[in-house]
Amino acid sequence: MAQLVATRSIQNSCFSLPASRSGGRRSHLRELGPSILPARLYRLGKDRKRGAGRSCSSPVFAVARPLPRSHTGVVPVSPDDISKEEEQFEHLRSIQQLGEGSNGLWSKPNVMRKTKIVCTIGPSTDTREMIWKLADAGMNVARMNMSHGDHASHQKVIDLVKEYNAQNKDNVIAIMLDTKGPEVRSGDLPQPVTLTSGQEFTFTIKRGVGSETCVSVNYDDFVNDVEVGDMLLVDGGMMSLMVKSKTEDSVKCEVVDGGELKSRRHLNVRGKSATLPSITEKDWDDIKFGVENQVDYYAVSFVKDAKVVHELKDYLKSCNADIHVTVKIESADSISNLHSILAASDGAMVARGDLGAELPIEEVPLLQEEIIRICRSMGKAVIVATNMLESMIVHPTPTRAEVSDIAIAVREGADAVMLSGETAHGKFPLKAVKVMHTVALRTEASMNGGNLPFNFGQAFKNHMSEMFAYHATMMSNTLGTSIVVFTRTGFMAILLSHYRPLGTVFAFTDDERVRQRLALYQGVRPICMKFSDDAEETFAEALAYLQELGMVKEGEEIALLQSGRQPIWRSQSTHNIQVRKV
Ligand SMILES: Nc1ncnc2c1ncn2[C@@H]1O[C@H](COP(=O)(O)OP(=O)(O)O)[C@@H](O)[C@H]1O
Ligand SMILES: C=C(OP(=O)(O)O)C(=O)O
Repeated sequence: MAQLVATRSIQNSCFSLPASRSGGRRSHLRELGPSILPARLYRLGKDRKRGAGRSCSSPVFAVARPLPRSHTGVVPVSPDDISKEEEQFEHLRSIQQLGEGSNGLWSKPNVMRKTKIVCTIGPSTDTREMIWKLADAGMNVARMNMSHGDHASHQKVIDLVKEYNAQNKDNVIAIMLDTKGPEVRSGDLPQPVTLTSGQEFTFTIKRGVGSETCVSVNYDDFVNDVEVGDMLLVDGGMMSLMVKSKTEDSVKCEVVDGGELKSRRHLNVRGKSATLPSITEKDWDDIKFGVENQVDYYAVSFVKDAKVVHELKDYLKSCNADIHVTVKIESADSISNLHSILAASDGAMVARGDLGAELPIEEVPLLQEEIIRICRSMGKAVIVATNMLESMIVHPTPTRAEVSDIAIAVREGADAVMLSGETAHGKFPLKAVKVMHTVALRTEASMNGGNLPFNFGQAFKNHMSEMFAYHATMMSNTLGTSIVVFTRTGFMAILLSHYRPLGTVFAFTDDERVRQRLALYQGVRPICMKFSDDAEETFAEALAYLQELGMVKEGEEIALLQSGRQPIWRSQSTHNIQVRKV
């Protein structure tokens, strides 16, 4: 299993928080200000307005184990370097011992990659063999982009992932259905057209046009939405054209940055969102398909306000569907409503492709950091998406900039990083996943627990469950233990993930759907197990299972937590944190 690779040391005390957190961080959005973002986009300020322990429960004393000094390793970026798990194990061990001098206090076995990997499934990966191989390489979530393929092809992928999950009790893949949304795309072309700077090119709302000088657009209001002087971005900004004139049905442009225009490419207008509803008729059809197939997540494209999230959630409630709603932040209009959109959702995706086309590209890293920060402070899952290993669509190794990009997303505290074309239609899908896995793991090994939300321990201090998640995290960080949590709804595991404990969160649930959903959350290792009526019996079974899989060793301490909105073994206790020796 690719996720299980390393011994790690917990270096630095979790109490040495970065100054930025204690002082309350400044918002990048505020720094951007109206001079950078168009005034109509910059209204953020306005929107802000039981089973008690028996014999084996024992107090635990932390034992400081000095780490031996070791050689410094070379960071592998080529997947060829990481073919053998054993090599990785050795490699990570050496990495984690770097800099142990003053701060390395406790070591802990069997730490897994915490940041999850979302893979878009497409022609390169939609077979049984490839789904299995992707899962072995480290895929945690399979994403289906409803802009491509049809229900039959997506059905096949869903069935394969479910088959994988049914066969693999020690690994699980969540299923994410990404809606097409009101995206504007150019039409089909018989062959790619080369656009050269300075040349004239026309977009028309007439159907079926595809020539050297003119192509159809799939959006009838396109001509009304654009104005002379607007900048059109094609294919996520790969090409750009300036609007020169308009007729009733066409928009005449001058190519600014040329390139190769292929069929059905994204079209964005810099600074503007299309005046279309976020959920189109096709999307509702796809959403129903998701309900019928019990997918775990929707990724809703081009969300502009919270209303649409409430609308979808009401619909899901009406059909008794337990599917989480992740909003894609990619629309210029969404920025001014960010807080209310995120508050209404279960999570967000920083969809950097369209985001960097609708807004100036230099805003993307700032918005990424800000969206991650807000999601973390609200306890929402957050995914960083698009172009993460773009060059690996055609090359077997990544650029150094791409490696840095993954590392930054991990350090910023994303729950997951996403692969799009790399796994959907790329030449090296497995290598791309392996690179992402290795880079995330290496980056996590360098993080000392300082990556906590600015309101750590403050946001929910009045709620019993949040208090328990907070204190379980502090306790397990201090003692250097993993956490075992028992959860029927997944709520407690999600809360714990939000506090980003240093050790793995082993989330035991008796619900297969919950197991699947939890696969997205940072640091959570979901496991499905029948709960016995007797809490003590269930604890023993859970610890035996972890021991059998080599996740914990005999003699190791582990934090046990039971609490949450749907209590388990309420007759025996209420909220409970224990530390036990396995
Ligand atoms: N289900 C699919 N069937 C065919 N091609 C796909 C599928 N999913 C993704 N792709 C291909 O992979 C590319 C990258 O995926 P993604 O980033 O999700 O799409 P896009 O950027 O077009 O919305 C797509 O442009 C498309 O060429
Ligand atoms: C993830 C994105 O959306 P899609 O791939 O669906 O266009 C994006 O725009 O970055």
